[in-house]
Amino acid sequence: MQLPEINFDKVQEIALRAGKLIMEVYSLPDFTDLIDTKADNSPLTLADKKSNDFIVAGLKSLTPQIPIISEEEKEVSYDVRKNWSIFWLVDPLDGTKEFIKRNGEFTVNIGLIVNGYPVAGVIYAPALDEMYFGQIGKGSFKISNGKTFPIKVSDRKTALIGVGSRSHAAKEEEDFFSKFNVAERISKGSSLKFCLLAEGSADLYYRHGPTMEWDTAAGQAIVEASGGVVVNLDKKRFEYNKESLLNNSFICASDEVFLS
Ligand SMILES: Nc1ncnc2c1ncn2[C@@H]1O[C@H](COP(=O)(O)O)[C@@H](OP(=O)(O)O)[C@H]1O
Ligand SMILES: [Mg+2]
Repeated sequence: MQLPEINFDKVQEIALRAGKLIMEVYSLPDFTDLIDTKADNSPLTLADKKSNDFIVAGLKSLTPQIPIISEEEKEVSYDVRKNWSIFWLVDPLDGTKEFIKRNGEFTVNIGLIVNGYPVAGVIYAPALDEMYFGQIGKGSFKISNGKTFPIKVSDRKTALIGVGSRSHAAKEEEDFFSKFNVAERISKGSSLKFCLLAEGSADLYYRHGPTMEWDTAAGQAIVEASGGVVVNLDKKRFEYNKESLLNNSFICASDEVFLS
């Protein structure tokens, strides 16, 4: 399908403003004492909800014709969404464990899916004030300190840098990295792992075990638009709008030579 005209600057602005709402909660002085992940009024839930409501309202107003799937919205049944050729896929606060640990490694993810694959993605890390944007065929960009610059994956083929989850790491990650000439290992929360790949600060990212589609959509678009690949363990391009929104394990690499 032909991609409708979308003002992605406005999508970035929506992510930025949602991030500012998250930071209002994150900066509460008594934040650590208040954490109760079960209570509906916990800081975590509050930050999630504020971000979600702002993003959903913003996207509805920007592109009323494009439906939205968000972690914080009521799940849309597969019978309905299987017919969607285009939709927004949103994680209003990715990296909940990192938010609670207060290490700054959390993000707002907004991905655009067309015919089952990501075509554009915005990731904003509010505590770092860093924005990433990628659109397939148009490249990827980082906005930091008020400056926008193009990013691309690294062309390193030796002394590689491997990145994995900080809070959901698995032994299988190390088995995977041991097959390559990995000289350095980084652990990172949230979709920032994709951003490290896209900007050339890491070469390989392996996720063993489940994630949800909204965890990976925006990151995949940014990695692919910057020259990298995201595939399942059968080496097929990672797919979206599956009957279950649960993802299987995946490999993200700066170059497909690492898949053989
Ligand atoms: N058992 C599980 N099932 C589904 N998704 C899981 C999961 N364990 C972790 N995740 C996903 O992994 C994401 C975090 O990954 P990472 O640790 O690499 O940052 C979580 O995002 P949230 O933190 O937004 O909930 C969550 O969606
Ligand atoms: Mg998430």
